Amino acid sequence: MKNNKPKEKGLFMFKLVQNHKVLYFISLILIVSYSVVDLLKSILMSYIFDDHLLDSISSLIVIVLVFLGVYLIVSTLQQYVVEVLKNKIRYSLNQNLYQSYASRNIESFQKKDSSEILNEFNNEVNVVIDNYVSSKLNVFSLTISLILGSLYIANLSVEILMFLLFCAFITIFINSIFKNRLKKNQMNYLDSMKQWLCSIKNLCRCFSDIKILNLEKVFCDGLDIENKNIEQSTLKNNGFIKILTSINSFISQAMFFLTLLFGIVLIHYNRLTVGQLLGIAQASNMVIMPIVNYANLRNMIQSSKPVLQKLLDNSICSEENEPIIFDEQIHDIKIKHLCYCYGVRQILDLSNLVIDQGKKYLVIGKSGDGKSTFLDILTKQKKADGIYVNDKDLKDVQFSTYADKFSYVNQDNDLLPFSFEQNITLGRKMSKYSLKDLVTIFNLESIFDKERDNLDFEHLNLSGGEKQRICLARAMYRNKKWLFLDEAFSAIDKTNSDRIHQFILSNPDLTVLSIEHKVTKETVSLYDKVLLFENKKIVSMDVEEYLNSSF
Ligand SMILES: Nc1ncnc2c1ncn2[C@@H]1O[C@H](COP(=O)(O)OP(=O)(O)OP(=O)(O)O)[C@@H](O)[C@H]1O
Repeated sequence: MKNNKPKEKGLFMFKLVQNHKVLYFISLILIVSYSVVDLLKSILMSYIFDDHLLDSISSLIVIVLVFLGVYLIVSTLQQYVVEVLKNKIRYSLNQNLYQSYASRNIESFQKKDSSEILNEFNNEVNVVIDNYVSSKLNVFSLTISLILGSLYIANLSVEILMFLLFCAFITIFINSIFKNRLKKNQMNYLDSMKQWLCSIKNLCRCFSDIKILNLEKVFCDGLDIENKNIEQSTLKNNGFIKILTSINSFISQAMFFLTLLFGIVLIHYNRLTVGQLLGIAQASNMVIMPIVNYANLRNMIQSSKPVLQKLLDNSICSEENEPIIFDEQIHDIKIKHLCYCYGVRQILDLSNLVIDQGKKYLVIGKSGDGKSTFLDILTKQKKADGIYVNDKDLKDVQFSTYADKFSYVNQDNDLLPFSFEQNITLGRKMSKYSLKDLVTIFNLESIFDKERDNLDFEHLNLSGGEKQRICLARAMYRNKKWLFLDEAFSAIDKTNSDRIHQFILSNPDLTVLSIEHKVTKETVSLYDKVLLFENKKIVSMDVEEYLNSSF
């Protein structure tokens, strides 16, 4: 069953701070306090001039010093707490993202391009913090300033307040015209960044082929085009925001001077005192700045919303509904009817095949016949209908508990970013096999002696065969009853391969399904059954039958 949860929209800020409610609340209180202190400055100004405090310099100095002290404390606290909040949100966003990725099934994860994931962690989270969270908090702070400033000015001169609000309306209107353009520019910028990262990833992945095939210029030309796209889209995005910002700040300057002129006219008609005009001029910043900045901040918020929506969508766990916890050993796997397609191309069309516990199956067939796909389906890395494990529909079986009952090794298994020892034991102390024995059987002594405690083990240039032997040793150390091998011997020399085959296949409790291409008569004879892939079907035969017909 697909998780058809509808996309949640809106209330983004609430979702972002839901794990940090207390800190968010404290930040809001400090923001309000800061605005109150700012308003005190206007009141102080008008008080100083109208109540002739200028005559008493000592009280003036005391009042100003007290004010500055309070201002310093509140403003520092506010800045610091808001910064802490932003960092907590960044941490939670990253945490939600990687936890949601880790909970995905293998198939859905593989569909995602790694550069897209890197881009999410690197650029998109920053866009959300810098453009969305900061702007939202600023909007709140400016709203409080606007309310307090407006109340103060309304108390002294309703006309000036009306004038300021009228200018505000015009500014917001001008900015809202460009709303969609801003969203589009932001998405274009992120797209071009994603493509560039993707090309750099390809450059790293194919570097030796690029050098050998003399393709450096082709790749650099491609990167140049993408680099140019980034340059242009960044300029379009940031440049456009900067132009709007500067128009808005021009409007704010004009409003300040118009307010002063308006106030002087009112003084002329005895409707205002000088002190009150100074108070209004000071407080007008509390009205003008929010209005102008509100337009700028709204631009930033609008432009970052699509990114935030995408990040939140990706943070929603997309795990399938798998109700059956699989806490028993695998007795058998029945393929009742398996029909598997990639797009419109059918790869497998099998029926009535049973894989029994304890038997050893050699899986062979022409390249591209679907053997790996078959193993991926049995190990639930790919989803398909018609497979039953202990008569339970494999589709409904929980992946993690099922995966705990088998080991799987493929030819491309890379080493984990752990030390040599941990790569085999995965930190488990107990196993049927001792680490020392496995090191001997899998001929890993030279690596073991040299690199036992090296935590940068993954960076060693081990050969393909050495890596495969370590992965096979890990599979045996895990001591599971079922072992799925997908060309797990492909890079191992004959002597090592024969010895390891002998060791694995002589274990009577172990069920083995092993895909192999180059296999000798001696090795084949260690198996019980051969599963031969032909024309989307599997022919199952006894090993003697296969040996008689093929060797
Ligand atoms: N994710 C995919 N999307 C589309 N086609 C795929 C995908 N994975 C594999 N195929 C195709 O399905 C076919 C079967 O692939 P599969 O890897 O299962 O074959 P195989 O028998 O294991 O081959 P080989 O012996 O060469 O490893 C191949 O033609 C392959 O190109």
